[in-house]
Amino acid sequence: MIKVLSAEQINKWDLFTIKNEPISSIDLMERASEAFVKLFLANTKGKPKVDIICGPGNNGGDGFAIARLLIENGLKVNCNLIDFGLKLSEDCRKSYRRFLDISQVNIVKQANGLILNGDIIIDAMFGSGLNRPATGLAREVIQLVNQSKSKTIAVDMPSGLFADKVNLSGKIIEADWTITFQAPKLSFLIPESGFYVGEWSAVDIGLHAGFLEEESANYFLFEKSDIDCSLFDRNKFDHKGKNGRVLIVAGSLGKMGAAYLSAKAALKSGAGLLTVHIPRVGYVPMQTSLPEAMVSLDPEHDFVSKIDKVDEFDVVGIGPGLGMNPKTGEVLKQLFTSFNRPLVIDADALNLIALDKELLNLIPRGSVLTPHVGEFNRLFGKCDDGLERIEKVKLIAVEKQLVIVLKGAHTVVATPDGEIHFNSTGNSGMATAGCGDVLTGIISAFIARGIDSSTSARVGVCIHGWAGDIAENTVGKTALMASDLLCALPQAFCNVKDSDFI
Ligand SMILES: NC(=O)C1=CN([C@@H]2O[C@H](COP(=O)(O)OP(=O)(O)OC[C@H]3O[C@@H](n4cnc5c(N)ncnc54)[C@H](OP(=O)(O)O)[C@@H]3O)[C@@H](O)[C@H]2O)[C@@H](O)CC1
Ligand SMILES: Nc1ncnc2c1ncn2[C@@H]1O[C@H](COP(=O)(O)OP(=O)(O)O)[C@@H](O)[C@H]1O
Ligand SMILES: [K+]
Repeated sequence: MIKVLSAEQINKWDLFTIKNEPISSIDLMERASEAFVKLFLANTKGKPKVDIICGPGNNGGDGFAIARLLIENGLKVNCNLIDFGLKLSEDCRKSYRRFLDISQVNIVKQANGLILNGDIIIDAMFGSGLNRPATGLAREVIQLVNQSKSKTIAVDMPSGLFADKVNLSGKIIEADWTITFQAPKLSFLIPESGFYVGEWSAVDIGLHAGFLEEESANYFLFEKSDIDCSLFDRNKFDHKGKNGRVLIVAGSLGKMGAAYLSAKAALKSGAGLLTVHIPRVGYVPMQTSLPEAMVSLDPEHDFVSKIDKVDEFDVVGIGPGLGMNPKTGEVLKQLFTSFNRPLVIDADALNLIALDKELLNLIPRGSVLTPHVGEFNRLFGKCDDGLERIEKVKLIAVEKQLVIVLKGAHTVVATPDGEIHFNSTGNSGMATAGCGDVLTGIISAFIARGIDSSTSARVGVCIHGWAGDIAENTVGKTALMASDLLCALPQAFCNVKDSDFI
């Protein structure tokens, strides 16, 4: 699990490493730059001509070191130093002098002095030391870079972006790729600010591990390697009754596919027994498309209106394709008051709660809510930005003792003990109908198997995204559909088990 640190903490981590490794700050800069160049060259075809833009701080120092290393690797480099009239930091000055030993620098006092004539732009103007929005000359330079057709790669952070807050008032580099040092910054994980980062990769620059042991963090990044493989162990003498009994309540006229997707995902995620409660309209398609599922039929033809027996189930997953009939709202109330184990609540179940907020207080503790931002806003109101929304999610999870899964590119899982985990798997190919329904089934299956709700949510979200990444490798982002996630789930689970034996 990676701790997501603030800019101040990152700076302290650098200093801790310098003191305790020990290593000089200029050598640490060199190490960071080498790590950048290694990854850059591994992903670059041929010998592109590179434009580098350096600022006055240590980010600029990295830029000069990177420029020198690229020249040593046979690339043509044009190096710009943006002259804000500020003194160069000590290490930036040293790195600048080393660069002058092998080449020359274009000093830019006005934006029209900037030279961009290469294939790739490397942005080393500002990093984690940005302390005010980029205006004036910085703004104009950023504007020219953003207008350029060249691919832009940011060193540590896109210039103009703050590391740990959402302040988009200045101009910000729109990077295609950000190679960041050691760990992602908070702003990378939030939609509005993450937009500027493009794809990101974190390179290990050997910052001292001892620092992290002592340092607390408000946020974590959950990775595939954080999945405990033993969660999926089966006992030789297991029978289906031992692997969890799931009830999925889903579907309405025209939305039966959602019920199918979540039910099948639950079975593919190891549920021992699965019952799906659906309106009559879905009986034949469900029985034919998913013979492994037992069907509980609602008295109504088009929507869910009544559920009788729920005691036998370990979990109820409710919401996908459910529709908004008021009688379905009554079912929610009945379930919340009669079922005292966790529920997984998604989609229209959340929208129905938004219409009758009193229902929120009836949800059994330890239940998992899986809203996307639209559903979250309907339930809890709008926020000014993504960071404020995450703080709100955290408060609600603690206050109501619920697990809240705020879905998005880096899905946030907030747990009743106040922890926030960002997910690291998944891709934009998953921004297509039905992918959330699959997640409901996965998390429900895990809870039914006896895994606690918080772990089920974190691991479920990670496996779901992992399946998305496997599906992307097979069918690509454009063609990816929710059914492809179902096809990829077996591989994701096999990968978890395989990593156990390495
Ligand atoms: N520490 C280490 O050992 C290592 C650090 N590393 C690297 O250091 C980076 C952090 O370096 P940093 O702290 O020097 O800050 P940086 O991002 O270069 O910017 C500060 C400069 O910009 C200026 N400035 C700020 N905002 C501005 C604005 N809006 N408009 C105009 N100017 C503005 C600010 O001016 P001042 O506020 O002093 O007036 C100051 O001159 C980090 O991201 C990583 O790349 C790696 O080498 C690994 C080892
Ligand atoms: N850009 C993206 N990157 C990674 N994952 C994404 C992205 N867009 C959507 N997803 C994931 O796909 C799922 C979509 O769920 P949801 O919005 O509820 O869709 P639906 O209701 O159609 O099933 C969520 O788990 C979300 O995290
Ligand atoms: K930068």
